[in-house]
Amino acid sequence: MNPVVVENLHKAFGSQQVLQGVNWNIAPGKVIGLLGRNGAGKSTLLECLLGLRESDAGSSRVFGRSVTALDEQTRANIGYVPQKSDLFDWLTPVQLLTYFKALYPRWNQGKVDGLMERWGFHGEARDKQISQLSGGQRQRLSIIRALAHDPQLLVLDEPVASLDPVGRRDFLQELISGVIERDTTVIFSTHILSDLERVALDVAFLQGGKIVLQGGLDELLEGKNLSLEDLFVEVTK
Ligand SMILES: Nc1ncnc2c1ncn2[C@@H]1O[C@H](COP(=O)(O)OP(=O)(O)OP(=O)(O)O)[C@@H](O)[C@H]1O
Repeated sequence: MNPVVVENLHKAFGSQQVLQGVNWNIAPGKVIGLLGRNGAGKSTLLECLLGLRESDAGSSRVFGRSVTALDEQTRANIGYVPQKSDLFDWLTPVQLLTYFKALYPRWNQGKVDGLMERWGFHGEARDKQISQLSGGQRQRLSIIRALAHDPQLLVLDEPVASLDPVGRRDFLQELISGVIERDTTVIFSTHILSDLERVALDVAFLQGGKIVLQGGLDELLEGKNLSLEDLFVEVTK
């Protein structure tokens, strides 16, 4: 069963048609980079796909279940990192993770401890109020939270946007060794094409409210003498 099946998804904000019939079928274990210009609708698509935002028409199914009626078990199989972190500002990182641990039937405390240690939450940042953390620290915490329950589907909306180069490298390393190797299906939007080329084998382009092109990076670029950046410019004209 495909973990994500999106059919004819539409979403408008007022008179602005953002999603105009998105069809997107994602096979298990795929690692897909979602590309598109600013404002193309990537965040809107990821939110509608997960049922976090109501769509106007069409459907999205995750692990065979309509996202309008996800059960707890299916929810527990999804990890999501939003573009703007939605953490509880008044808690500390440790309190936040303790709170989420209680909500999930499966929780990989070893992974959480390792990431906290390696990603800079071993010193004072551990017990600081989240509202006082930097943007990059909040993003790291948001990623740790999303990985902690070993989800089978991981959806990341520009996860590295506010990370420094070391943070980006650490994140990509974790994605490659800790996530992709477990056959997790990963969808992530990014504007950093070099990062995408390091981890994603597949890309999908959102343009004009539809997925206009998708496929393996190698096959899309093969024989064209184009870089991914050239392809991006061409497809999103
Ligand atoms: N809540 C909202 N109300 C009104 N318009 C919205 C809302 N959310 C998004 N939009 C509009 O929908 C369009 C798509 O926005 P979205 O954030 O999905 O794009 P994106 O591809 O993720 O962009 P970026 O690459 O800049 O993050 C934009 O024109 C945006 O202004």
